[in-house]
Amino acid sequence: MQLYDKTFESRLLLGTALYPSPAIMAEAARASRAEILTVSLRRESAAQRTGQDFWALIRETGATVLPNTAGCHSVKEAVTTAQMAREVFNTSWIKLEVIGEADTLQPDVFGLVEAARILSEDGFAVFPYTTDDLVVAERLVEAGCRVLMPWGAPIGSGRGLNNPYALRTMRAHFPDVPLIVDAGIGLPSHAAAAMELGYDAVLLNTAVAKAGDPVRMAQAFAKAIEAGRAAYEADPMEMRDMAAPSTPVLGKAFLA
Ligand SMILES: CC(=O)[C@@H](O)[C@H](O)COP(=O)(O)O
Repeated sequence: MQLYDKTFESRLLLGTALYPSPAIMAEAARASRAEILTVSLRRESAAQRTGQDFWALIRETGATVLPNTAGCHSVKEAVTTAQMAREVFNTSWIKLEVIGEADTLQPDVFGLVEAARILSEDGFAVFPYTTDDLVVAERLVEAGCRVLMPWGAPIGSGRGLNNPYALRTMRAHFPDVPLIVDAGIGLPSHAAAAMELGYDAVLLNTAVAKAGDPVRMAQAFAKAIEAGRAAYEADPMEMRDMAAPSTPVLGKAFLA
């Protein structure tokens, strides 16, 4: 899978928040085989000792760091956070979140497009957390985004794919843009369903971090994402309304 200038084997991007401890986060990250970990600048820029330990653990995984602007509610805040993240993490990659509504943590798509344009022009590789709206997606591509990350469901909800039809439409509309379902995934089967739709990857956090056994859940997601991708590449059968016998009737035994 190619994302901007880098190639990856794993199609799972994992968040690093909400784990019971930094050590469990690192173990889960390794178990997931994720090659990209998203981290929040707001958490890691803190100079406390826990922040330092956390960063050391992230580095030890060897994963590519994708800083995010989680918690930003305005263009200015998101752009400033991205610029600080570039200094702190020494990368021009940014997962761009501009939150527009508190109950659903729904992206402010107007602010998102504006911030994406500013950051793309400033040399950032922008990964926008967006809705499944095609027009907004077009605007993000025009603004310079080479990857799109539509939501499955609201962040932290664990509901899975709220609108598979819209996600399928988006896949058909952007055959050449890497598409990553971001947020709302609750179960490995949700991630597999996204991959079966032909999505390039899945980004998730809460489902692993808040599982009773995050390490085991990370392994389960890794397997589900691989299975979903293999199914997509194997060209699944068409769904039908009516039955079609799977056992041939020709040559049936004749009882006199
Ligand atoms: C960590 C992060 O980037 C989240 O904002 C992301 O959108 C994942 O959402 P879930 O926690 O619902 O998987």
